[in-house]
Amino acid sequence: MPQIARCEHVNLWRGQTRILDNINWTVSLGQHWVVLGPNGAGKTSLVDMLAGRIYPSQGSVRVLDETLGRVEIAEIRQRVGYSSPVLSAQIPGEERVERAVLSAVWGMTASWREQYEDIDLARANSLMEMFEVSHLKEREFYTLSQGEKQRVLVARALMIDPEMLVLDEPAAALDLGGRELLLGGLSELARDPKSPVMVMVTHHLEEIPPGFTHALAMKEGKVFAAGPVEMVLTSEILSEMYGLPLHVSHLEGRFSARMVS
Ligand SMILES: Nc1ncnc2c1ncn2[C@@H]1O[C@H](COP(=O)(O)OP(=O)(O)OP(=O)(O)O)[C@@H](O)[C@H]1O
Repeated sequence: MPQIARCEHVNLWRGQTRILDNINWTVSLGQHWVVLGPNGAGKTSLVDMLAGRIYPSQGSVRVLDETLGRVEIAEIRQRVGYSSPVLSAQIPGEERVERAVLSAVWGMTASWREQYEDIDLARANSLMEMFEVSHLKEREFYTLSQGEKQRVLVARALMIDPEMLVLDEPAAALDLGGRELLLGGLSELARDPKSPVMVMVTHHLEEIPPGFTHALAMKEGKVFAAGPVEMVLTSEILSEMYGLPLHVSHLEGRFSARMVS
């Protein structure tokens, strides 16, 4: 299976603190990964590397046959769709939703008199439809609810027709309806063999879209477990990782977890 991303002996230091500790991880074509683990485990730092946002301090990160540090970062960013809370904050509040989606074509968070082709407009519209935000396209971004913003950001991340899609906590702070709408769109993508490989950070098993194939569990900057979802998202592994007696259920493609006494 062709490799889409590969981390080898990756360490990340910030000052005296080791944030990522000897990470080895391979993402292959046809896989969709969920990344989970306790707060501060290093999930965002790791996926930010895949999206070409930060570099490792040591080790090698290969993304789409390029090695971080040996390629123009813009080249990676043109091929990897990315959505995160940080990116959400960078979209100017007064930007209209349709323009916010379109601006990804130019690798910018704000539009500036740039022209778009009909093909870009058509793609933006079909993605907004897929994530059920078409009716909001004339609205200013700041007027959207959190759930609407998250769905716009995922549509935006897909605008560049990426080869890999990196989503950092796309379902955070969503209500039940917003979460289910988002998961519906992501699950549709996961089932489509033409879709990009997806890597999604989440805290909640309930937020894993059906169709995600693999899980990376992280703790204290290290890989705690990695592999097919049904091998990693088990009561035993998650109880050990979180230090709590957890019971994990898997029903009709959806996972959930609860504490048992
Ligand atoms: N620039 C930085 N300087 C110092 N420490 C940092 C920096 N960036 C991240 N950290 C620390 O690195 C650790 C990992 O952060 P990261 O955001 O990658 O974790 P996470 O698993 O995504 O956490 P969360 O689940 O809380 O979002 C945290 O302890 C964080 O405080």
